[in-house]
This record gives sequence, structure tokens and C-alpha cells, in this order.
Amino acid sequence: MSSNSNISVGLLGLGTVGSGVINLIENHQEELVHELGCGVNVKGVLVRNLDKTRDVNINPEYLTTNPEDVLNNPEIDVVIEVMGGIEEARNHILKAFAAKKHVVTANKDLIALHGAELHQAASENKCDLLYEASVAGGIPILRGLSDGLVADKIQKVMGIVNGTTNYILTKMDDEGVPYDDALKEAQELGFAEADPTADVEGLDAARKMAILARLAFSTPVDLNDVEVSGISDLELTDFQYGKKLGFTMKLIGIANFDNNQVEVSVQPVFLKSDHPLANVKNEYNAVYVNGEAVGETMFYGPGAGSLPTATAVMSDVVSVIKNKLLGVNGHRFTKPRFEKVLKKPENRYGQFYFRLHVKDEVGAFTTISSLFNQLNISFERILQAPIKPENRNELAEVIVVTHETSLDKFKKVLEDLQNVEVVEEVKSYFRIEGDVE
Ligand SMILES: NC(=O)C1=CN([C@@H]2O[C@H](COP(=O)(O)OP(=O)(O)OC[C@H]3O[C@@H](n4cnc5c(N)ncnc54)[C@H](OP(=O)(O)O)[C@@H]3O)[C@@H](O)[C@H]2O)C=CC1
Ligand SMILES: N[C@@H](CC=O)C(=O)O
Repeated sequence: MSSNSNISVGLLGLGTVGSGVINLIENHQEELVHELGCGVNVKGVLVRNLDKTRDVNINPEYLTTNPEDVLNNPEIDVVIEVMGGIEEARNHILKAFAAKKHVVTANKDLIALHGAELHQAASENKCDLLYEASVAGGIPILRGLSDGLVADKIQKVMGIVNGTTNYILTKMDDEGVPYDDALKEAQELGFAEADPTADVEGLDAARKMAILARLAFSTPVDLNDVEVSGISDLELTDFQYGKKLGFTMKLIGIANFDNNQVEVSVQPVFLKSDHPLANVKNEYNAVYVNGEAVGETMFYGPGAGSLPTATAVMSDVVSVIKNKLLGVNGHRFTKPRFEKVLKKPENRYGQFYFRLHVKDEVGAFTTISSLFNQLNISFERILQAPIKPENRNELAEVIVVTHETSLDKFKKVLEDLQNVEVVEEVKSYFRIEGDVE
């Protein structure tokens, strides 16, 4: 320990999250002292550009472009990685462990890909590795799973785990803001990743769902096991039909575990308007966790942004320091309990929405209905409208809302629709969620 009064931390990164961490350390020092019995100091901050104007109060002497000034600084006990990226961050963290420093990170890209390796390195060096901020920003969801619900058997985790896309979808749906403008706002507010493709294509949410599924189900889910689709090619027409049908569009992560089989996906989903997640707006996230004993729980809060994310980082820093002060190794990684078995499509169920462009001719509708009937997929709702008045006799837009069916039947009917002559084009299709169960 650097001294028996204050504890020193070093940061890798001083952007949106790093600045929030500095702010919290400065403005909540009394809370930290009360909780820990000592203060928390910052003794080194790695940045890329020393000349950048920073809106945080940091002694310029502590800024450096040399990672060794943090990783091998004998005064620093805890390294906080908030620089993002994968390879460099991974190397820095491995070096920090080798120098017997504990690590707190907000980096879901890294944990989703190299979590097992980093846990191993932490264990070998008797160091802590904590990453509460990596999933759902300011919501203490990882601690909720690993502490609060640790004695339960978790069956389902479902939620909105990306702030940027939720912000974009809310703006598009509620205010009709065009996609590009809404994305720009989310970037300006510091919610988006350095490359926002990861947000809008669903990859950021997929990384978080992989981390959640591993922790909730104790099975080694990989990023590759998560089926992903994003929001970048959504059309306003579907939002409009959604409104008519009482649905709200959200990017939803779904992870289920039953009979020791797992399924994890991230996709734009139509939520029925009474679904509790339908009213989670802007950068807010919410995660449902269903456990065998506890039943339904919901975790809700800001999923991105400087101070909310810094709160999660600092909760880990406080845990690590408490472990240090108590002289215990708080590294809580346990090997997965269950071998990974992915659920087969015939055992996965959902309700679906299709938007079809159909040739407006006699018998077309009967042909389409028969494709669904052959697979025993029944309809909950059907809407039909001409595409444009001048095309009245050529194409009609048909919206089909099915009852629940298996994923293999959904895939089969989708293929059949794409191959039948009366269907000019399958314009879009989405999963629908009615209940949390
Ligand atoms: N923004 C958010 O709301 C959330 C972000 N996260 C995660 O937190 C991490 C940080 O995100 P965020 O703060 O938004 O990112 P920013 O892009 O705002 O900040 C990154 C910081 O790291 C520094 N940096 C980046 N690469 C290097 C490098 N190679 N060498 C030295 N310094 C480097 C930058 O230096 P410089 O300032 O000189 O350019 C900058 O200070 C990411 O892993 C992100 O996924 C997690 C939850 C929420
Ligand atoms: N880009 C992420 C930041 C937090 O993890 C998001 O928008 O959720």
C-alpha cells in the first residue's frame, strides 16, 4: 500500500469516462473518506494528446503519454482502464497485473473477448479485476447478479443495454428526428463509442449480453454465440406501422437458459406498448433478470455518459480498496459451472412481424396465408394498404403479425416468402415481445 492515509490510483484514458472519474474523486472525496477511512488520490493519467484542452481539474504533472508512468508507478495501487480499444488495453492490463496492481475497467470490448485470459492473469497475481461499468453504464447490474442474486438460478436476462441506440430510437420514434441527426447528438453527448458502428450495428450490446450471460448462467458464452443485428437500416415506415399496432421499436438483448441450454441475441424488437421496457427512453438502460427463486427483477438507470459510468467505475475502485485494506483477495472469478450448449432453433420461440410488398392480384393473399398455414403459424393481426395511390393495382403492403412460433418455422416461412412469386419483396421482419416471461 502506498501509504496508510491515502490510496493512489492511475488512469489509462481521460475522455468521457475518465473525466467523470476525476470529477467524482474530487467532488465526492468526503464520501470516499467516510466509506474507506482514507482518501483517494490520482497519481498518473495516460492520454494520447498532452496538449488537448481538458475540462477537468487535474495536475498537468500527472498527465503522461508513457504507459509505464502509470503501470510501473510504485505509488499507484489501482489502475483504472478507461481508454477503450482492445490490444493496447489488454497489454496494459496484463502489465498492471504483473506489477501486482488491481484493475478496474469499463471496457466491454476487451472483457467480452479476453475476459477469461484477464481473469486468469488477475488470479495468478492475486489481484482484483472488476468491470461493473462495462455493462449498462451506471446500473449496478453485474454486482446485482454476482452478489445480490448469487444464490439463485437465473433463467432469463433481457434488456436495453446500449444507450446510444436507445437514444436514437427514442428520438426517431417520439420526435421524428432523422437517424443521422440523432446519432450525431448521441456522439456529442458522449454516449457513443469512438467508432459508433459498434453501437448502431448491435455489437456493443452483443458484448454486454455475452458478459451478462456468462455471469448469469455460469456458462462460457462467446461473442460469436450472440446473434446480432443492429438499427442502422431501420425504416421509418416500420415505426409508423408499429404505432398503429401499439408497438415500440427497441434494440433488445435477450438471453435465456433452460435445460442447461443457452440462447443469446441482440436485435431490434417490437415491444407491445404495455411492456415495461417500452417506456425506457433516451440513453437509459433497463435489464430484466428472472430467477427461479426471486422471480422478476428489473434494474434501471442511465446506460451511458460521463458521471453515471464513473459512478460504476468508482464502485469497483471502492471494492478493490476495501479488499486491499482488509488484506483479502476479492477476485471473485469462478470457473463456469455449465458446459456451453446452444439452444436449437426448434426450441426457441417468438412472435414475429413481417412487412411484405405483395403483387395486388387475385389469390395473392390466399397464397401467402397458405405458406403460414402449412407451418401451423397463425396470425394475430393483418394490415393491408396500397403502397401509393398510383400503384393501387400493382403492389400492396401487407403487415403480418404472427402468434408465437418456433425460430425454425419463422426461418422457413421467411425463406418461402422470399421465393414465392406473389411476394415482390420482404421489406422487413422483427421479433415481437409482449411479456417479460
Ligand atoms: N462513454 C460512455 O458512456 C461509456 C464508455 N464506456 C467504455 O469506457 C471506455 C472509455 O470510453 P470514453 O471515455 O467514452 O472514450 P473517449 O474516447 O472519450 O476517451 C478515451 C480516452 O483514452 C485516451 N486514449 C485512447 N487511446 C489511447 C492510447 N492508445 N494511448 C493513450 N491514451 C489513449 C484518450 O486520450 P486523449 O484524450 O488524449 O485523446 C482519451 O482520453 C471505453 O472502453 C468505452 O467502451 C463504458 C460505459 C459507458
Ligand atoms: N456506447 C455505449 C456506452 C456505454 O457502454 C452505449 O451507448 O451504451
